[in-house]
Amino acid sequence: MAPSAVDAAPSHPARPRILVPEKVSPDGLALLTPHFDVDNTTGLSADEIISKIPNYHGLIVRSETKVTAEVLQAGKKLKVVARAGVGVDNIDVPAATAQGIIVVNSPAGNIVAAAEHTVALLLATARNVGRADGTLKEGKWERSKLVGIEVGRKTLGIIGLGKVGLKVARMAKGLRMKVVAVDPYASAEIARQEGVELRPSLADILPEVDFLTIHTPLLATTLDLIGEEELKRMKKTARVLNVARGGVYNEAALLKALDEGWIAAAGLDVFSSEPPAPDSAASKLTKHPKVVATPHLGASTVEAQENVSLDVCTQVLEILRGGLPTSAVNIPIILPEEYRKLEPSVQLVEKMGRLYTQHFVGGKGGMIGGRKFELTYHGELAKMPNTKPLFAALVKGLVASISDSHVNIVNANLIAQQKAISISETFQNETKGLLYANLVTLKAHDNGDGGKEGSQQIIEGYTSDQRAYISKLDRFNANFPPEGTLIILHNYDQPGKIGGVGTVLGQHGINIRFMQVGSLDRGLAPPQEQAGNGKEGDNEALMILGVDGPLSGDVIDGLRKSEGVLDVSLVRL
Ligand SMILES: NC(=O)c1ccc[n+]([C@@H]2O[C@H](COP(=O)([O-])OP(=O)(O)OC[C@H]3O[C@@H](n4cnc5c(N)ncnc54)[C@H](O)[C@@H]3O)[C@@H](O)[C@H]2O)c1
Ligand SMILES: O=C(O)[C@H](O)COP(=O)(O)O
Repeated sequence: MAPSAVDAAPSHPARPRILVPEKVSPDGLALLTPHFDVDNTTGLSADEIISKIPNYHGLIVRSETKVTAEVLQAGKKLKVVARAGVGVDNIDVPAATAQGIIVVNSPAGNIVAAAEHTVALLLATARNVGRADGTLKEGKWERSKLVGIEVGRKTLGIIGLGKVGLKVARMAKGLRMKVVAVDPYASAEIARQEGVELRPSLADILPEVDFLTIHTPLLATTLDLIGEEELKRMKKTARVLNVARGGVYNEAALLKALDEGWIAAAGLDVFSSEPPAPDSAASKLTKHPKVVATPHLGASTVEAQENVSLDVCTQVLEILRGGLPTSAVNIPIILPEEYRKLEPSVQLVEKMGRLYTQHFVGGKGGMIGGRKFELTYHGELAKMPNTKPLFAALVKGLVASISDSHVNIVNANLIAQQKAISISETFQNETKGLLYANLVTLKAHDNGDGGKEGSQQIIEGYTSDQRAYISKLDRFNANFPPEGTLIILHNYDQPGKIGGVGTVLGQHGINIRFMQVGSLDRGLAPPQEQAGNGKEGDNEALMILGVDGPLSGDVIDGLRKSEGVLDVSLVRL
């Protein structure tokens, strides 16, 4: 147990206490020491943290301390857990929420550091810096074995054009690289401004790139994003980089690709377990001659550590004085006093956002960034004095399946701006002729190119008896609860379709909870003006299936191949 630079001020019984069991920059801690007893003791074991924590009101950590449910339960006085960085994978956030403990982080304090570290690995893999240094230290002078390549005029592929990805793109342009990117949710306009070619899919860029770097969060959809199949499609001279999270490249596949010469080299900062378990694929990668590896140093710069420390310590100060933080991971979208009235509609709007992203965007080459969303509240809902929670719920729903941003009422606007999502709200008090008392319409459209009107999509929903329902999806009337796993099929309205779909699902052991056919809303504008996916006609229908069971890509592929099926989406709400 090593006492560190910022030792606890002399304990004062009335002063709240904060435990900092990792190395956190003193700049932020200095904001706290005038008000609280700050105990920056590093090197504590898990048991030692559990025995100490009952006396503390705040806990500040980086990625090494595991803030488990046990730690949180022992922390009877804990009000806040702060993560001096972005990822909260080491914190049991649901357990904190259940105990009313606020978890805060610093979503942007270390993005420059992470981007610069990516460029450091890019150049290190290009010029064999790690191996050259190692052999020289062994007393060898091996110039001819260590000839590198230049990066100028080479192509860098970026997967995930978010905060870090965009910074890497700018730096790579400065190195005179051509930059192509894949991010189905990024703003095409921002990419264009940065001189980045946004491509529709991974398959488009893999054979072309000389370097590949990933900057997505680790989500169910990005786990093993790059496996054997993808690595085999790359150039034998290609180099891959990971400063995001271990697991986005399948580590066993990467090891094989390097061993068998499918690609030339890798620069890795993050691993699926840290430190890598002995004999694991991650551990073999760190020792591999074609790999330059660093022990999760992406955020480890003096400047980034100052930023994240100031960021979270400001929030800890605010929370312990009874205020609201700016980057809470688990602050509710809805405050207790509004809960009863707004909660069902908040749930509805969040589900509408999730449905939008997964049905209209996921895997279809669409974009969220740059789109304009219009939320219209009808009837009773239009009379609510505060619709901020509904606005926040839409942002949360739109980004939930693509980002680990934690949206709440305080940061919703900022996150919408960062993702180039524009949302306007319209209030229609008129109740006459309204089928449902709490109806919400979500319209999404872009400006199109060349001055033409762009595409538009509609989702409409309502609440009844505290439950949410979707009443319109694109050009189709429907009435289904947005819950669980849904398969949505766009098909020709012909006899026999239902049987065909049932056969495919039956073959895969998928249980159908409910099934509904949505019919064309003939009151809407003619199909050619609705610009959905370009396949519109007036003999089409939408089939919505609520399903249970393991759903693999094969099931969706099987359905896509069924006769008369125009499109299929898998939506998890
Ligand atoms: N190594 C380090 O020390 C370090 C430091 C900072 C951040 N990080 C990590 O870097 C990653 C990126 O951070 P950020 O702040 O830029 O996040 P961000 O949320 O700003 O950006 C993530 C981007 O990934 C995109 N995306 C999501 N799913 C995708 C998919 N399937 N295909 C393509 N794009 C997809 C999103 O649309 C978004 O634009 C995170 O995993 C973060 O934890 C690591
Ligand atoms: O999530 C993060 O902020 C980065 O991965 C950095 O983690 P660290 O604070 O442990 O360096």
